[in-house]
Amino acid sequence: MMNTQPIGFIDSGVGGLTVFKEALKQLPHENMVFLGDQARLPYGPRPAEQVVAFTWQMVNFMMAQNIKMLVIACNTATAAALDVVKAQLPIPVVGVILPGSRAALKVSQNNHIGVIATEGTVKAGAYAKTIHDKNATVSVTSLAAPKFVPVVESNEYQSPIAKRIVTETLAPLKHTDIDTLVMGCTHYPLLRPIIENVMGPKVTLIDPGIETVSEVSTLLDYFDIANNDADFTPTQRFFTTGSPSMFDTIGKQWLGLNQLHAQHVEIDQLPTNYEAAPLDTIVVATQNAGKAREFAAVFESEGIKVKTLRDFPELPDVAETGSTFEENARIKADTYARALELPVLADDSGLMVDALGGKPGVFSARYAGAGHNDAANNAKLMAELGEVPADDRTATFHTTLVFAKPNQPDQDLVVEGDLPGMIVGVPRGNDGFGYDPYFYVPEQGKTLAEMTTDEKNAISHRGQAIKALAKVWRAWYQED
Ligand SMILES: O=P(O)(O)OP(=O)(O)OP(=O)(O)OC[C@H]1O[C@@H](n2cnc3c(O)ncnc32)[C@H](O)[C@@H]1O
Ligand SMILES: [Mg+2]
Repeated sequence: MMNTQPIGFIDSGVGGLTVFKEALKQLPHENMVFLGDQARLPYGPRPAEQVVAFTWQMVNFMMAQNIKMLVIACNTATAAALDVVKAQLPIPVVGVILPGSRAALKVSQNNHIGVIATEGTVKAGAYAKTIHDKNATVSVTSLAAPKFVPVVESNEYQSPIAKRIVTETLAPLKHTDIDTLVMGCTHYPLLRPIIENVMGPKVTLIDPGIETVSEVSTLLDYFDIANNDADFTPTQRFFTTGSPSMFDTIGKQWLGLNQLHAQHVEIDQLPTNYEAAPLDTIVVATQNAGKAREFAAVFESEGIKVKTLRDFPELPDVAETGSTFEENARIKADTYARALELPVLADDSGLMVDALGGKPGVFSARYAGAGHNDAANNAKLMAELGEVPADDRTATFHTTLVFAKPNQPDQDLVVEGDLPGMIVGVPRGNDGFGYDPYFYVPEQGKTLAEMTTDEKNAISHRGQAIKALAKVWRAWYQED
């Protein structure tokens, strides 16, 4: 069989070359393409959702190279994205975590395995889970080594600095009785001599890359897509989203090649044929727990997880400086979509009371001024309405939703919803949030705070806006 389609390797940077090197050895007749996302490295500290989005961009690039198999030569990306990528690609996809776990289980004598990896991989518990799936009695000690990737990428991996960082980082493992240590990040094998030195001869190091390539080899045979022409001289092509010169230096050194010329690619300008769609998580740009519950009730019934700004504590607050609901929702959605590089849905909403000339409007959250909260806002509302008779206390709750894609602010999707009602003088009910206890809906004979979340969502301004959104967002999400 002669199949000259290349095998694709993707990584956050040069680390994946440790897997690639093994592939050169085990698969000497295969064409291969490598892509390192050096412009956005390291992946380790990033939220998993973002790693998934970046991985999809690399996957799309690789699919455009007509690859026959994809190797996710990055542990962080494997932990975050292997399952979703596998589920949607028409070709075999191999990650590094399962092979690495298998190798460690084979080697360990005392059933105590250590794992060093990035923060993302450790946080996902990826190795511990995979190892325990195979053997629940093994104990696994995981340690994040966030400083290793930068040391490798800056080509300092043989320097005294590297020695110091490795010694310091691994100190906690020296007090354990692990007999096996998984290098759970493809960058780490470049530090192997130092790691070996620090851990001593009683600890066997596992390089998941070796086992990963064995799996690739098995799958090539299984699917009958290997290139078995022994006379064939294959080519290797290298791409980076960062600077090719740094890539070339490390690449030549590590792979032992005289010639290596990586090409630069602008990853977020590439077409996306294999989108992350169907989207399974939405980030709602809100700090408001009441809003979050209402969004969750609607989207989770469709099988879509809702995350909020509370899941991303590292993000700064944005000031709602707009003078309309739409402006404010756009500010929130666009800013966070840019920061997270994920699709983000923002809600700006408020109460407009006719007798108050439409106030508090866009100032609903901050109506009572500095240090505002629901109670203070409601007290101010009562004070402002003063003697206004019950019949004249008509009001409208309004919501504008803006859905934003990263880096495409001109494509924002905007929908709205309104709910008319009356402001009562005495609060009723304990559910909902904000002005709900004072907002009476005549048709239901209840205030919003007397309704369950489902009852409120069925009629509310936000519920209506979400219904309008539900009809159009999937199509919007899939267009480029
Ligand atoms: O900006 P985020 O973080 O989303 O949260 P927020 O509470 O500041 O939200 P807005 O800027 O949109 O302000 C909306 C305010 O209007 C009020 N509000 C909006 N929707 C409401 C609802 O369904 N029930 C009661 N009050 C509501 C409530 O006081 C909110 O704080
Ligand atoms: Mg706000």
